[in-house]
Amino acid sequence: MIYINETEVLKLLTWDETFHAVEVSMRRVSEGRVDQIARSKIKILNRDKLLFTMPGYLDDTQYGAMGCKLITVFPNNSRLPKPLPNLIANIFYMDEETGVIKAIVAGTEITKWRTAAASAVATKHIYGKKLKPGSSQILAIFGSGEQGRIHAHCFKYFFNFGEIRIWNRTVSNGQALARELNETYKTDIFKFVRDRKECVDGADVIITVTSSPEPVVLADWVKPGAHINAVGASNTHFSELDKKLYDCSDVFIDYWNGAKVELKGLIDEGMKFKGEVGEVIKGNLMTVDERKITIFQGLGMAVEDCAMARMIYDKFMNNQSNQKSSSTQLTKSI
Ligand SMILES: NC(=O)C1=CN([C@@H]2O[C@H](COP(=O)(O)OP(=O)(O)OC[C@H]3O[C@@H](n4cnc5c(N)ncnc54)[C@H](OP(=O)(O)O)[C@@H]3O)[C@@H](O)[C@H]2O)C=CC1
Ligand SMILES: O=C(O)C1=NCCCC1
Repeated sequence: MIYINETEVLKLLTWDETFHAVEVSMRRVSEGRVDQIARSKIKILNRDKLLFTMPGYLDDTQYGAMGCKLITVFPNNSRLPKPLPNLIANIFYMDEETGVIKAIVAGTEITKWRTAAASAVATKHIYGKKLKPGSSQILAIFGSGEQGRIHAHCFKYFFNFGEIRIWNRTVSNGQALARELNETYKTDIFKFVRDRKECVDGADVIITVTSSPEPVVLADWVKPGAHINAVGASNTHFSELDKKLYDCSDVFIDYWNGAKVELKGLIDEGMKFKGEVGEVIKGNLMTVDERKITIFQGLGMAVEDCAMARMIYDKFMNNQSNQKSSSTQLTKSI
């Protein structure tokens, strides 16, 4: 059994491969080639510290894997004298024949990357036809934490927005992220917007990645035909958007098993989901009305983590064996 740490994982992550692994996972879900249940959650000391488990199995030649991700969310970690990520994850990657653990793959970066990639996959497949050439369109990101930052990088990589607005509850954090991104990309397209309505006004694509238990985006502010990736999870996975917004939109999910549990509140209120993103990828589902707002309610799936763990493991082992064979050749030539 090997441990692949965060530093090694980061060296091996690329946006194109992450996008592909997530896209394949979503498709396999809707082809019935996965087994996964809604994540389990326990509260530590009955407070806001959480431990989640996410077991899954994905049947696929390239990304097929059996695994289980363990995640802790400790909201105070970033404020410790020696700060730690609030969300820490590790993925147990197992042999399909024997159940033996082949590797534990550090999963904090993977969780960030695959979550942002899931939003990008959903945007491409649900909103792709409305993406315009050139850079006239506007992206609005709500939340400037880890997910806010990684979504900004991911959407800068895959799309061509002319303006990327950032709103955040703590103004200084939002301003700092906009500044950091402008410096990284030597641009001025990242703009911190203090007012939520102003941030949404005219935005073509919206991403919500906060832990807010109250809606941060309201239906009346959103332009017809816009696409929203709702990713943040406070106590529920649907608290960032107001009820009216759900009611007037086509809502897509990543997997029914998760939605039945984590979106139960919406289901109990009579909410009907359009279907899984995997069905859209397969070409079986689409939004017909151009002016309808679309929402991807991204819960995050164990099989995405399985696919990512398999990909990182394969790349890691491949690098190791290349290094070994080049050092053997060196020894022989000496
Ligand atoms: N769907 C999925 O697959 C995944 C979802 N998530 C969820 O995404 C969310 C963001 O995660 P991450 O970026 O890692 O977390 P961070 O702790 O890094 O950031 C949290 C963000 O939420 C904001 N926030 C917290 N409380 C509130 C509030 N009451 N009102 C408004 N904003 C608030 C913070 O703003 P401030 O700077 O003001 O504190 C900050 O922008 C979390 O809810 C997490 O559970 C995470 C991973 C995967
Ligand atoms: O999919 C994940 O991973 C997570 N989703 C919600 C919050 C914790 C991690």
